[in-house]
Amino acid sequence: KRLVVFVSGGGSNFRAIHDAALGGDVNDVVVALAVEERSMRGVMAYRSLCSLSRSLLQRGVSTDELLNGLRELRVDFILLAGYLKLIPVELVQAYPKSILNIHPSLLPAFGGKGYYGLKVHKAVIASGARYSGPTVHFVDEHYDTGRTLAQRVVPVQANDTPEQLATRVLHEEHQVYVEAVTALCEDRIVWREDGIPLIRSQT
Ligand SMILES: N[C@@H]1O[C@H](COP(=O)(O)O)[C@@H](O)[C@H]1O
Repeated sequence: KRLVVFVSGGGSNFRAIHDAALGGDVNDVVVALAVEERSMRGVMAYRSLCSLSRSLLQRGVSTDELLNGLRELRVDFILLAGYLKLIPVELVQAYPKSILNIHPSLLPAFGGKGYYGLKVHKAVIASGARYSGPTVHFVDEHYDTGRTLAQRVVPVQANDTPEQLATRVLHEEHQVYVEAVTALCEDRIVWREDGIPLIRSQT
């Protein structure tokens, strides 16, 4: 399988997926990295890791150019990892049931436009919620509304700061995203009649 990871932030989820692929947890997977220009901070360091990194996301790239770039790379699945831009509907239609995103809350709670980074954890703590955690979901043409594929629960501690909660959630993100990507690459996702995707266990 050929994966491309879209990144805008620090890139730790990309690193977790890349290392899992490298470590053989996921069989015959090629991981390409598409970096959004603004993310000079963290992920650029990883660029050298990927023979296939392309400037797919450079400023002003058109949806057609992006689609052509993905076709050239013969991409099977697109993984959003801290990617902040809305995915064009043409891309969603070109890659049905093939685009995943990870969000740092138990969707549908604390998701949608404006809910990203520490803002999510601040809102969780301010709401008094006792549990939070990451959600891996399929991507549709809206922010954070696609079908949920996998979640992990992280208790919210009484005196948690947003940073402390973010750190514990990020740790679980790496686990659950690799688990979901592995299932996707091994064709272990089954779609219930009502459209809910389920991960079939490894036999
Ligand atoms: N969408 C959110 O953006 C953050 C990206 O972190 P990283 O993978 O760049 O470290 C993660 O918390 C992810 O859930």
